[in-house]
Amino acid sequence: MATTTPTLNQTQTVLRTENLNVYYGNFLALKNICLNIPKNKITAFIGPSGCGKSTLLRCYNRLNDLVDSFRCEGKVYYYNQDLYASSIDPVEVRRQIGMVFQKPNPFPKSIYENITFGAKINGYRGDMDELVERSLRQAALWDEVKDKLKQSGLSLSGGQQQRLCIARAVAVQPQVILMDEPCSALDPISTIKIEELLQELKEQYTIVIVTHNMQQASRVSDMTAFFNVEPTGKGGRMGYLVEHDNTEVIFQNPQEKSTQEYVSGRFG
Ligand SMILES: Nc1ncnc2c1ncn2[C@@H]1O[C@H](COP(=O)(O)OP(=O)(O)OP(=O)(O)O)[C@@H](O)[C@H]1O
Repeated sequence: MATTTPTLNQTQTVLRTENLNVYYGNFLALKNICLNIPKNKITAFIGPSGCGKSTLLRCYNRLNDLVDSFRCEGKVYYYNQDLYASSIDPVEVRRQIGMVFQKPNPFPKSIYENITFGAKINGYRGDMDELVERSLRQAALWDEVKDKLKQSGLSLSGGQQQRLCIARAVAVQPQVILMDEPCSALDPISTIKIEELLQELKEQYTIVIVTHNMQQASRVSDMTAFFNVEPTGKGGRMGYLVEHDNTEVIFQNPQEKSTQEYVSGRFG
């Protein structure tokens, strides 16, 4: 997939879904999602359990392809490229659109190798030591690990492991970082560190974060998308986008009553 070097201003759209329906088998998990993700901003996905936040996140880097029953209708664009076109290589999509998961999942390799692994696969020809240092600095981890790069990534604390995973994600120089509840397994201090880190990362990357933590969404994100879920009548439950706006609007003056109730903790 060709890299489109963005030349427009800060409000350029990086990811765009148009009338996206997502199914697992016959089950409609997400209905008619139309959503733009702006460049160099943090967009938070919030909503009750099962409304499809993770499903949508995984559509952006084609991770759902690994689920046999997955099928989608409508379009997902990355810049102007149709991400589900037959010419698109999902592996290249995942290089440009990286992901950090709920549970820190470093490879059972050294800290150094965790960073160089993806770069080697991609045939990176630059200086590996420099890449390791730059990536660990970007993830605010360098000072804590610079003297033990040969130690296993698994020897680090949970918060450090998650920052290692962020360093591993940025090492392959993606455009977008998707984060699926990246702090839910972390203590409050590690959580604050990651939140501070996000503010630095958005200078270079576009970030989409799923979070159940309303304070976190309001603290870290520029834009917020609120999703809800409703019964389909056939015993199923369908997720849909209720509204998407500046985070301040969603938290202080949303258009929809259900958004107001959710962000104020009255349901969900
Ligand atoms: N691999 C799968 N196979 C079948 N159904 C799935 C699969 N993954 C998710 N689902 C279903 O799709 C719906 C949306 O799930 P998803 O995990 O995207 O929601 P979510 O909003 O992220 O939930 P949570 O906040 O609990 O993580 C749910 O009903 C879920 O059971």
